[in-house]
Amino acid sequence: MSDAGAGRPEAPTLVGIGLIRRGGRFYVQRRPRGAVYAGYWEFPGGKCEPGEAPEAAVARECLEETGLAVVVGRLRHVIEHRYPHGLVRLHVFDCEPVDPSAEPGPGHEYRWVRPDELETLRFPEANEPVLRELAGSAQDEARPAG
Ligand SMILES: Nc1nc2c([nH]c(=O)n2[C@@H]2O[C@H](COP(=O)(O)OP(=O)(O)OP(=O)(O)O)[C@@H](O)[C@H]2O)c(=O)[nH]1
Repeated sequence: MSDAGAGRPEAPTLVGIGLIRRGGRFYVQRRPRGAVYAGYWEFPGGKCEPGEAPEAAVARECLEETGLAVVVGRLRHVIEHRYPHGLVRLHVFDCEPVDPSAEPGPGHEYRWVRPDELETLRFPEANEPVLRELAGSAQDEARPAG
């Protein structure tokens, strides 16, 4: 029997997302045709497998989707968001490529973008606080001290 409507809170789908940074730019890729939010830009990532920690999902998804092995760093955001397709909890981590000279594989259309360019691209709406913070920190870095 279904639990729908039984009053039990809906468990969010856990997602790990990687902000892969190289030389002041971030890796972004286009969501493939047929996927939810097809044509939107996104950071690499995906759903955690059962029992998998979000940082492990980030390392796995970055490698699967971009071909880049990454070191997963600081947890920058946890964002819970309801989409028409369900409730998600995004765990967004800073990441660095293990090999800074490695290029991503051919799986996706991708770009390396400056933080101030991020807000000009169309991302799924849950990404908004991440984009705002990255764009803001770029301005802080550009501003002279004092
Ligand atoms: N990868 C990724 N997913 C995001 C981002 N922002 C965001 O809201 N999401 C949401 O996180 C969820 C996980 O996305 P996904 O479809 O890439 O996960 P997956 O690769 O495991 O999917 P699959 O079931 O098609 O294999 C989706 O609901 C997606 O809309 C983002 O920047 N990157």
